[in-house]
Amino acid sequence: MRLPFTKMHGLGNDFVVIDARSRPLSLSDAQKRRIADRRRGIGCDQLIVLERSRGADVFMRIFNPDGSEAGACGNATRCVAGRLMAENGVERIVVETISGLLETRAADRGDITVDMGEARTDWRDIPVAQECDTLHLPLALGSLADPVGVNVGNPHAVFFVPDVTVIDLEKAGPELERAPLFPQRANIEFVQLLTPGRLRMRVWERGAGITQACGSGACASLVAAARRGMTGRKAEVVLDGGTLTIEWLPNNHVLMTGGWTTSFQGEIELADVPALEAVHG
Ligand SMILES: N[C@H](CCC[C@H](N)C(=O)O)C(=O)O
Repeated sequence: MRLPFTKMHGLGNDFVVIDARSRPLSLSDAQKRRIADRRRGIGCDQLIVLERSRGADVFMRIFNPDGSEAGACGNATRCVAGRLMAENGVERIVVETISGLLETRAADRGDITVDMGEARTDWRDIPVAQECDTLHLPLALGSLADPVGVNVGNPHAVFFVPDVTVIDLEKAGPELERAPLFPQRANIEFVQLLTPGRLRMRVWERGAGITQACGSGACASLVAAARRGMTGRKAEVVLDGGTLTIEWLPNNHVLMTGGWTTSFQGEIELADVPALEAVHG
């Protein structure tokens, strides 16, 4: 069965988007991994499957290249919202994920603003395996230590460092992602304060590794920096792939604003992977 898809990205964080709103689809983990595989498949940081939603304009499922399902993907949310706004001729879209409803709206210069929901900082909500002060998580790997834990629909550990460009992400990322402290693993951000209004961030994503940008990670980084008194509640976060504007509102919601891009359309043939079972709804 040939399956149409759209390739999209947000600041270089790229996605294969499959629209299953008219025909429910169930993919095996092997098929998800194959689609995301940059050598044997299409290649992407996350596989996004669009489904019908009863309470929103669309249900967005998020899968990492290792097949794990995630509760948030800020960059993909902008891409999906931008696409549906263009399809429907509207400037507001509500996107449902397994973590809840996300309100989005058109911003200046074709950008999209997403309300990523509340920043959760209780140890149970990150989650971490033991009761602790999430402003100073008990975790260290060499000179990397004392991260801040934040959940914005998915788990993040934010390390503040003097220079993000000297961090060996390939070496530190996997061990920190899978530290016993994180029962659901964690996305790992390394943040350098450029000015009180500007953060530089690099990321090792849970289930994906190094990506050019991480929208939820940028949100977690701003909340962490504000909680540490390093910035105000609004700042630019400079990622490898571009810059996002993040604002942590007094109601504890986090707004993320940035661009989105449609790269190309295509079709997937997964003949050599266990059959694609199309579940007729
Ligand atoms: N790897 C993440 C999901 C993708 C997040 C990222 N691409 C974003 O833009 O927020 C996780 O397992 O929670």
